Amino acid sequence: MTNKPILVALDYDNRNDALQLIDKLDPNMCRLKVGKEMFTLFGPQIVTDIHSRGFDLFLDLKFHDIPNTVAKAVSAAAELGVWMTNVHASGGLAMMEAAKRALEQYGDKAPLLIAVTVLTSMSDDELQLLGVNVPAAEHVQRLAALTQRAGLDGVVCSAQEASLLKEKFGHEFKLITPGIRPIGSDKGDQHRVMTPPQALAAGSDYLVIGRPITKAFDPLKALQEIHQSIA
Ligand SMILES: O=C(O)c1cc(=O)[nH]c(=O)n1[C@@H]1O[C@H](COP(=O)(O)O)[C@@H](O)[C@H]1O
Repeated sequence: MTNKPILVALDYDNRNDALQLIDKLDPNMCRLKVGKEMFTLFGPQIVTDIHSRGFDLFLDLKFHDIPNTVAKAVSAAAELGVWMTNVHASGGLAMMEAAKRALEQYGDKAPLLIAVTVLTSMSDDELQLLGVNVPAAEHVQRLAALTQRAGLDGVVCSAQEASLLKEKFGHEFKLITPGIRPIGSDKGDQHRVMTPPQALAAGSDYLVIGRPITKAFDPLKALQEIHQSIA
């Protein structure tokens, strides 16, 4: 199993609330994920705040633009010293290759670079509206193949797709899966969920878990329980 597979998704609009939660968590048991909302509100300082508390950070900004712009954005993320960052695979092969090339100068200090395939919020019907006339699972495979061809480290996908993708793309190609719910926790707006042990057994390398930890009465206890369930 991957070392420290739990990525706690921080979705906060208040910096103090976010830092209070972070201070309750243990960097030996998890890594943290910051996305567009927090990065837009609090800027690179939040990255420094998190690093100074000893956590690895997944900077989840899902870049999607022309190759030159994305390459520069990914370099800027590397300059911040983040552990992982990402782009949208739908940005295309040239964009992903440019992003990968931009990280070469950082050697073994480069963040892991992954691509989002099809968001877990997208249905087959919504994909059709975009002109994608194949089921989401098929489109995910197509985008994952493109991601691997561009030399990226892996993809964000639904845990439901993990076993198929692992089989097709091999052990080294990392699968990062949101939509994870421990038994008994509220699904919220996630539809197709899996428990942490199920997701790992299906081939997930990293589990993105937000509200089951951040909204728990005792976040550290929630984290410890998940940690124990997959030990
Ligand atoms: O890229 C993501 O992290 C992501 C992709 C996706 O397809 N679905 C998805 O839910 N996410 C993120 O995963 C996290 C899930 O949080 P919870 O539903 O609270 O566990 C949120 O930060 C979402 O933005």
